[in-house]
Amino acid sequence: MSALSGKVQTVLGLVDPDQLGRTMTHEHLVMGFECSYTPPPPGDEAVAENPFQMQHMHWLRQNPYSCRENLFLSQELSALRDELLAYRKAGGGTIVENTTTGIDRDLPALRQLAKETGVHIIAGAGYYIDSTHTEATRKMSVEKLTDSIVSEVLHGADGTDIRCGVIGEIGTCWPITESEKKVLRATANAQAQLGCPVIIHPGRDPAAPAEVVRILQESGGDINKTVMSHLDRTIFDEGELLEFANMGSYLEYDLFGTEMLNYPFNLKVDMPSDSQRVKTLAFLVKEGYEDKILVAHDIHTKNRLTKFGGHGYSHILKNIVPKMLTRGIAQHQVDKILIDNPKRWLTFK
Ligand SMILES: CCC(=O)NCCS(=O)(=O)O
Repeated sequence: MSALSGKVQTVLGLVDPDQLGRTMTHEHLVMGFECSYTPPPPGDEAVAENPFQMQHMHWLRQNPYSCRENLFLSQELSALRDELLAYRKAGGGTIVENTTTGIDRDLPALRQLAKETGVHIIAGAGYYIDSTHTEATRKMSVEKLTDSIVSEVLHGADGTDIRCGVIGEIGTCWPITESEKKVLRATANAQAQLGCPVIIHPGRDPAAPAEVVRILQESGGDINKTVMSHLDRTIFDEGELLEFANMGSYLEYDLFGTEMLNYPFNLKVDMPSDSQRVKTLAFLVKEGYEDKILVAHDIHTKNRLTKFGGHGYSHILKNIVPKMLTRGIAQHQVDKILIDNPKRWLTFK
């Protein structure tokens, strides 16, 4: 049995799982998302250059990736401190901050935020999607990638002694690239060694989550300890959703607060509203998956912070939970989604 067994690893060290409380399992606090910059629609260039004004807030919600300045959460440490204090006040206890290599992970900043606010913060190990892999990463063998991920959990990452408590979000596209497949195999190997939680960012195709699970399984990954993120923009057909749910991973609806008409990363996708997300959660609960559901906001742009008129990290606790209760999800099931399921997932075997 390792020293991590039965514990959760935060940026301030190991904690007892009972200390976590209500947990958002997929957020970003300090990151950069320049890799996803999308040019503004023709004619909107001037707005994109000068976005943070009241009259541009709706535009920013519809076009969050078309304004470079919006993509640097890392510039907002003071606002993030206020957000986390508000999150605690709203009843939140823990945030999984799954920024990985490729999107500007900043572990010292996370440690500082955890110290200043009392929110438990759990950092992510591993690599984001292919377009952010360096040449050095692409050349690494599965064994070397495994060693690097294991080291980020056991010893610390980015030249610090701050240890990651989950692997992920591990980025994958559709189709999954060769470099991403190597990272997935390394993730499974590392998970087999460490007995740790894993979280995956799937490509934007209904077939993507199952393909990732198959690759992880082939390499000895523990699917019962793996979260499939972003299902709200990935699987829409109820039959396909149940088929995927049957594979055994946690099912994460983590884009609460995101409402946009034209989803620039896949124009075929109709991004659901929060009401539609709650409806899908109620469906999964009715079908018996209440022990597998996780929720979050996946905040990764500035406009979603309350400082810029956004919903902030407390939106689920303040607005979505009451809605869930009116749509057939009982309080004890809400507690499973917010407390028990995250705790089980995050505890090292
Ligand atoms: C780094 C944040 C991230 O990857 N978010 C996912 C956004 S989306 O693919 O679901 O649009």
